[in-house]
Amino acid sequence: MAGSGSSHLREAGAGVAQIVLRVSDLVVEYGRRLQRVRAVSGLSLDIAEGETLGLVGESGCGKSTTARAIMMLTRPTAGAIDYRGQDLATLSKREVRRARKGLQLILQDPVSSLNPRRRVHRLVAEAAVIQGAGPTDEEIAATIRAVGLDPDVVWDRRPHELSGGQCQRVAIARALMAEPDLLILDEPVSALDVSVQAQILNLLREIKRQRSIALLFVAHDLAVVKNISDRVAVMYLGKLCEIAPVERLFAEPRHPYTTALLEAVPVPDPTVELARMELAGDLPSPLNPPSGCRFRTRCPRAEERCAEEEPAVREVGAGHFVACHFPVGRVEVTEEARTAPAGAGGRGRSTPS
Ligand SMILES: Nc1ncnc2c1ncn2[C@@H]1O[C@H](COP(=O)(O)OP(=O)(O)OP(=O)(O)O)[C@@H](O)[C@H]1O
Repeated sequence: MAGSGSSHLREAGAGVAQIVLRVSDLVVEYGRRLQRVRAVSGLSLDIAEGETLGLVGESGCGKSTTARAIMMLTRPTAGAIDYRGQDLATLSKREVRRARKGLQLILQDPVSSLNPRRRVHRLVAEAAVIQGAGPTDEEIAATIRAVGLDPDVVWDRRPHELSGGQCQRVAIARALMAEPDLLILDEPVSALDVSVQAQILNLLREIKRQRSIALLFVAHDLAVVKNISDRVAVMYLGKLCEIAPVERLFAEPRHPYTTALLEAVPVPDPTVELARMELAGDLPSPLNPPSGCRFRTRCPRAEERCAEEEPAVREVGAGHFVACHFPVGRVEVTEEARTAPAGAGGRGRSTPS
């Protein structure tokens, strides 16, 4: 989809917040020869200081691979990961460890991401200690408090003595202790109950408000990133298909895949289950992706050109970029339209562009 993958990247100049992270033309492949999977295929994105970028797409589209590659836990096959002026992809393992000090990763499964033998105060101190700092008990307690836990209660507990939500708070405290300027959150609430999800999202919003930390928030559905993101990037089969400021993406999605994801935004009331429209078909194998536009095999708007030519990323509005030959026009997706029963005219209206 992305012909010129970097075309939507911003210039960090006067009046524009400093760019913390810039990923350019990232390619990540797994396996060898015939079994080679291109999990990420020319992805470019940037994140400014204090900004939250949501990264969404179905399972298998390459979100976790992108997160791991940014942390250099998976080596990119090609492309650059510029963090604070250094391309991490060109550094040795040792140099990476030093260079990525301000980067912290939070994973989906909070319980297994924490060492089960360690007690909370030690877990929280760990990331800072790895970086050579020696936090005091007061500093550790203050960070535990900042994530909504009572240090007097949890100080000596081990992960199995905590709930999933509490473990995720500990993981967040641990990351904060290292004073990051960019938190990479890979599906941080997917393993939690819905009510706990809301609490963790509120905590992240609070952290974002109080500290100037940028977030890359990876999730498989748009509903989760909606209230926390400043911009949202939508990925499909290893490529970026749309990126826009969050209000704009929800009010005026232009890529047919984004509109399909919006249709799948879950509604809290189970009685309106029928209003959902499943995305037709499965994600094609990244071993053998479709020619041209990768979404064309599931796209109701696909034409011959889509099989022949990969669409370039192009600007369709301020800060709004889309990789599609036939982007949808303005789609009015009101709350009412999204929650109306099927057949009640509640699908949202699309006008041709
Ligand atoms: N270690 C690996 N070896 C081989 N293939 C892999 C490996 N990790 C991921 N893949 C493949 O790369 C593609 C992208 O996977 P990735 O986990 O990055 O996607 P995702 O969007 O994060 O999905 P999920 O939400 O299910 O983790 C998938 O086809 C996956 O099967």
